[in-house]
Amino acid sequence: MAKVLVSDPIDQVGIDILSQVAQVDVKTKLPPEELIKIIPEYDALMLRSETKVTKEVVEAGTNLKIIGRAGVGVDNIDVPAATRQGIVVVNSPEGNTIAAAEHALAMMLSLSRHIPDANLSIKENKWDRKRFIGTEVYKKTLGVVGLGKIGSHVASVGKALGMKLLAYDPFISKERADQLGCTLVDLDLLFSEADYITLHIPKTQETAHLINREALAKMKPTVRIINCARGGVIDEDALAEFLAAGKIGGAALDVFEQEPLGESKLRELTNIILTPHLGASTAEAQVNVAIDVAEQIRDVLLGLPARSAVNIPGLTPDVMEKLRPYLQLAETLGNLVAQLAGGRIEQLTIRLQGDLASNETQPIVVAAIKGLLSQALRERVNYVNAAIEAKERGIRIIETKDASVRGYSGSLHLEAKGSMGEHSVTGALLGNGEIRITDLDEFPINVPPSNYMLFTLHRDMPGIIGKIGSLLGSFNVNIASMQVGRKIVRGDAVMALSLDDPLPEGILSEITKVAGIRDAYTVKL
Ligand SMILES: NC(=O)C1=CN([C@@H]2O[C@H](COP(=O)(O)OP(=O)(O)OC[C@H]3O[C@@H](n4cnc5c(N)ncnc54)[C@H](O)[C@@H]3O)[C@@H](O)[C@H]2O)C=CC1
Ligand SMILES: O=C(O)C(=O)COP(=O)(O)O
Repeated sequence: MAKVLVSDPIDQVGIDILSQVAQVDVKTKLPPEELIKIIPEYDALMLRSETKVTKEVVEAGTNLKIIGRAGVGVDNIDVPAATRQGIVVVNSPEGNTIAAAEHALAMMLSLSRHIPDANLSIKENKWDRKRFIGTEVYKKTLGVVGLGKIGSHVASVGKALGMKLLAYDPFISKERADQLGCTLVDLDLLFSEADYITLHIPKTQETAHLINREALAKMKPTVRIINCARGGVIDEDALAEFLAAGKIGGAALDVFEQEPLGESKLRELTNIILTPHLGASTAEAQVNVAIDVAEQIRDVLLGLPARSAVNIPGLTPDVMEKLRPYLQLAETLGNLVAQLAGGRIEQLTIRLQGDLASNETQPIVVAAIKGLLSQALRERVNYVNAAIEAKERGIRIIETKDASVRGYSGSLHLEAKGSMGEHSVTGALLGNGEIRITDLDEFPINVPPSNYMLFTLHRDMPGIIGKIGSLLGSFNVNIASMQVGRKIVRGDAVMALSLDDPLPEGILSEITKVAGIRDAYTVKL
């Protein structure tokens, strides 16, 4: 039975789903060395933001098939390392959207009305009303940095509160911003105009310390900054400095450069609200993300695709279902052409023809690469790491499309160039989804792939087919089907044989000794 490690607290509903297919061990707050020690036992890892899945953890996870993040941000996971190792990384892109947006809005209103300090004060037996005079958000300007799922919801509620909305997101269209009632502006304008700035961006190289001294200096002295996105998007030292000097009005932080927050000047400031990464911590969000991610882990352990894999772009279950026969075709042809070419492959050209050219092509290309590399890497290559493995091996991948129809409504042509020469194959699907190899090194044939195959390049002359048949017979190899393809009579030809049995050692050299045979290739599909 598969084993799943749950290394951060998740809702029981997720554990119940995982338990349908696996032994589930819940071990939270594991020290890094302990995680590295036990991870080799597990097929899957499910976590939130507390577990750090470093390169060392990934590399130790030799049995891992999937890492599931019960939430959005995957910045605590070394995704490139997982990708290289063929481990699917999934998240729950929408499960906690509302929770995080509501937390940001709660922070904004708490800042405006001093709710945390007023609460503390009354609990200290005071009745201080003067100290806590607030400001209204109505008619104030809210600057939303990152107008994605959470940013959009915050904007919509901000609109309903009567706020004027500015947004900065270089990847969002003006139409989408208009729909939300936001004016798209550049960052400098947002910094200088906003009364409230709320951050809803991932932490990337571009967004690290986006809010630094320079940015803070452009803001109004009354501005209030809310960060419920990621620590490190704000330079905490700079923020503390500006808050202490009264150069900005206030801040509310849910996320920090180091979590848990250790010694920090932020704790000493009065015009700041701090929460311990609670954005996603609602009962509803925790049920949503637990179901979303546990279902994906269950599916992947059952050999099914994941719906929100962050490292298999484009290959959702819907696409997988639609493209399944073509993926099979591409993988088979990739495997075939790699065996024909032999040796080290330097370049793979993939031509998608007819209907295939109009389909989503990226998964088909990945499937062809997976097939190509399966000779060298066996089960170590999968849809996650195929492209990166090809790149690391210096294999150039060229994808071309040709919408014209050649015989079949859709066909796929692969050409592999390598240290031992160049070979090409074409294949297509019949109406019932069966695969046909329709072309080999530009010779027309029409054979289904089979487990054991023999291909020859020979001179088209009488007697040759009989000789090959007798030779295979003498080695007790049964021929299931045979076909010859040629371009001109008595010119060169190819022969494709499907065999019931594997070819014994040594038979290939006997075949190439037959007069008229130029080359012979055995293939196992
Ligand atoms: N505090 C918490 O507990 C939670 C935090 N989060 C965090 O909130 C953030 C946003 O999450 P979602 O809205 O779900 O993600 P999303 O992917 O829907 O939205 C992110 C937006 O940021 C934009 N963006 C990317 N780079 C940018 C840049 N350099 N400048 C401006 N915009 C940029 C993208 O175009 C996108 O529209 C993530 O970092 C996520 O990890 C999410 C859930 C809970
Ligand atoms: O989903 C996210 O990106 C979050 O930051 C939520 O983190 P958590 O699952 O609460 O540790």
